[in-house]
Amino acid sequence: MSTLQEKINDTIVDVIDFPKEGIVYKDITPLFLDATLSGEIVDEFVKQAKGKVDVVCGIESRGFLYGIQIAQKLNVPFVLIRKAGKLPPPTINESYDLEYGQATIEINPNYIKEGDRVLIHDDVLATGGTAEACAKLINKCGGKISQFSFIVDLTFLNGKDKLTPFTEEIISLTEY
Ligand SMILES: O=P(O)(O)OC[C@H]1O[C@H](OP(=O)(O)OP(=O)(O)O)[C@H](O)[C@@H]1O
Ligand SMILES: Nc1ncnc2[nH]cnc12
Repeated sequence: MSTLQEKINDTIVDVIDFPKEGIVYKDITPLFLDATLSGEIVDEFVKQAKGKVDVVCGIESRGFLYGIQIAQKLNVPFVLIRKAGKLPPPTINESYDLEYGQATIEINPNYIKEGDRVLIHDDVLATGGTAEACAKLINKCGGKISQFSFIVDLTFLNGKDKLTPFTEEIISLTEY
């Protein structure tokens, strides 16, 4: 019997030089072709978050896919963190660098309540710039980060170093 990590590793596809030369892009979309495996992934995230979160925030776009399922199984609200210009007002924003570029993300600050324990969920942790910017947004709204969860951690980029100031709870189901 393969472990969950082995099944994920066997399913994710490496795409060389995408979206830029020198990047090995981890294509997670084949995970969604396997309904059983996707169910196991969501269940594992839910198990690790149970009792610890009041709100799940998913990061556009790949963080939405399992993020909303995790929130529904935890029976807590799901909040979308989107790239600039996509959410209607009111919004607050943060800019950041990522492995292959620069971006700005936004949230509706009314969706996070003072003292909310927030799970920030995304597919890939690379440099950590995206997740760090989300954590700053949540803090600005009065929420605290109770956990980060990712399918993949590209450990050679040391993204975790940017996230440990927010919480020690940084979950990833596989690492490269
Ligand atoms: O740790 P970092 O270096 O910040 O990189 C990680 C981010 O990069 C990818 O998103 P991308 O901006 O490519 O958007 P997408 O999910 O819409 O494809 C990924 O989904 C993470 O959000
Ligand atoms: N190498 C990578 N593969 C997939 N998503 C990413 N996001 C940032 N770096 C990535």
